[in-house]
Amino acid sequence: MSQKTLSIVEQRDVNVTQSTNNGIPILRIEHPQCHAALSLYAGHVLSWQPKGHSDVFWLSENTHYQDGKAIRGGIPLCWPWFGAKEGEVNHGFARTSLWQLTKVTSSDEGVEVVLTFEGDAKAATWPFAFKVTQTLFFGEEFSQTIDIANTGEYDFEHDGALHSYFSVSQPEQTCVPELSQVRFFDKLDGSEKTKTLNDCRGPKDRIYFTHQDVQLLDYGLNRNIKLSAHGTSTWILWNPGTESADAMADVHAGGEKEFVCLEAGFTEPLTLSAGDSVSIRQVIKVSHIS
Ligand SMILES: O=P(O)(O)OC[C@H]1O[C@H](O)[C@H](O)[C@@H](O)[C@@H]1O
Repeated sequence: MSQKTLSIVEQRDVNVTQSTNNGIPILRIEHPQCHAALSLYAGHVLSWQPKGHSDVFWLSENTHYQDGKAIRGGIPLCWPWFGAKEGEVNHGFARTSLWQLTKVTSSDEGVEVVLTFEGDAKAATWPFAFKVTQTLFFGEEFSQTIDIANTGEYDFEHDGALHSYFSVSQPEQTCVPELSQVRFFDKLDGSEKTKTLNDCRGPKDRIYFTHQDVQLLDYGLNRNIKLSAHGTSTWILWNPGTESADAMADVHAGGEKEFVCLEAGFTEPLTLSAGDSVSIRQVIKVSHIS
């Protein structure tokens, strides 16, 4: 961390500061309801620890904080595409671009941060003009709203996901009951199927065709993470398992046994007409199971 720390909000019991890590601007929030951190590079939530709980998000000890590389953990925003695209980076360029800090406000309930990212022709295969506004609320609850505007003259197609990495006791001790028996696309073998979901152990890479509210129940931590999503159509459940994780330089040794990704996605390309905008949102609440 650099020695320079800029104070953004300084009130009784509330502190929001900006510092840098390897040149990357990081915002840290201390509020009676929670502690949190985010990176302006990638517009990326790194941490949210509501009062009485350990961090809800997992962040790799080996993550890069480096221009052009994605941050491993927290909530990468996959946009304007989800997954692989020929000749392009995986999961789009929003997670490898610098965002602007637009506004920080604090109340008794928590801290709201607004970030923006706009541009034109940011990728060879995606020559469009856009503005994305991300509104984050960190308190006893967490919410994330992404407003995407097509600011150009041409309609475009886009897809994406809020790729949340949840910190868990171990994937074997966690489950998402609402996804059991729901039809999914299995990215591991390219087939569609329905199965009982007993736990989240990897390798799993599934796109579930539902956007209903879900719960990530972690019996090891006695924690229930409740998620609701709006403007999305799928939940992606991902854990790489040990063999794949060992091949990922930015996952620390054994890291795959500490997280489960449950991602609010819109994984089928949608058309956004010139001049139009669309909003996607997730709300996360945590409680003890018993
Ligand atoms: O390694 P990344 O590009 O961050 O992708 C990590 C993972 O993201 C999603 O969950 C996809 O469904 C997976 O197929 C992918 O491996």
